[in-house]
Amino acid sequence: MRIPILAGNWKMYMTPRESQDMLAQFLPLVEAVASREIVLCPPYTALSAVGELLQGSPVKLGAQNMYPAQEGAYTGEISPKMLQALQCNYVIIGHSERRQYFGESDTSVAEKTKAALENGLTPIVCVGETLEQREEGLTEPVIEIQIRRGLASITATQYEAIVIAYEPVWAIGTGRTASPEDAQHVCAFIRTILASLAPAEAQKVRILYGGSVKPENIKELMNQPDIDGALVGGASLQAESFSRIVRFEEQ
Ligand SMILES: O=C[C@H](O)COP(=O)(O)O
Repeated sequence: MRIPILAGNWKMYMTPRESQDMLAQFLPLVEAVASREIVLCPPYTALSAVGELLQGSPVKLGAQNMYPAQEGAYTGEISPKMLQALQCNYVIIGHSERRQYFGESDTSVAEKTKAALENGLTPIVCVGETLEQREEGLTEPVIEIQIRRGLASITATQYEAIVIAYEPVWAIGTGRTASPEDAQHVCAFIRTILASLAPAEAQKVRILYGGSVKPENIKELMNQPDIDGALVGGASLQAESFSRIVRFEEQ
């Protein structure tokens, strides 16, 4: 049985003060919700404030990125050790915006995934095709390469501790969601690749969908057999919409 994960990626939004206001509304709305993991990934500058407010709540803390070394002369970077010190449980790795704007590659995804696991952080490894790739019929080969290369650094037994997020680039922030059937198709495909890499672990890996997830589409997405949760951008910034996504059965 895979426990669903509803994760909010706040991207480059939310000051510490804005985070506090959001959480003051959000936490009471989700405190009674059971049988799922709720994760918030604020920007680095709000991690500390959000982490303090989450203490004693069922909501877990995640980061949006990290550097794959414990410490060193890497100006502007944040290490897994620093995230651990803030009680982070999760870290997003290889988000398409990092690949698109900051030159991240499958090689850096592999390094970061390994470093996250070695430091007790659960990596949420993001994969997804662009619109051009989808239209050329390249979705499956693109995803397969991203998975095989991005997970090349981990052992079969470590698969149980990772989370994959399938985020078609064309669906991110566009209001254009993949249909539940399309999302399920790709998530099931991802699971077959995982099964070829780690046969004993593939059924345990949580696979999330991300890309314009909203209260209106979450229930149908969650009804798909290989979709184990969502990585939510815009709709995680408001307490009302993200709490409805977390309470997906009621929508
Ligand atoms: O990490 C989250 C995804 O990029 C989805 O963002 P979105 O829900 O704003 O489309």
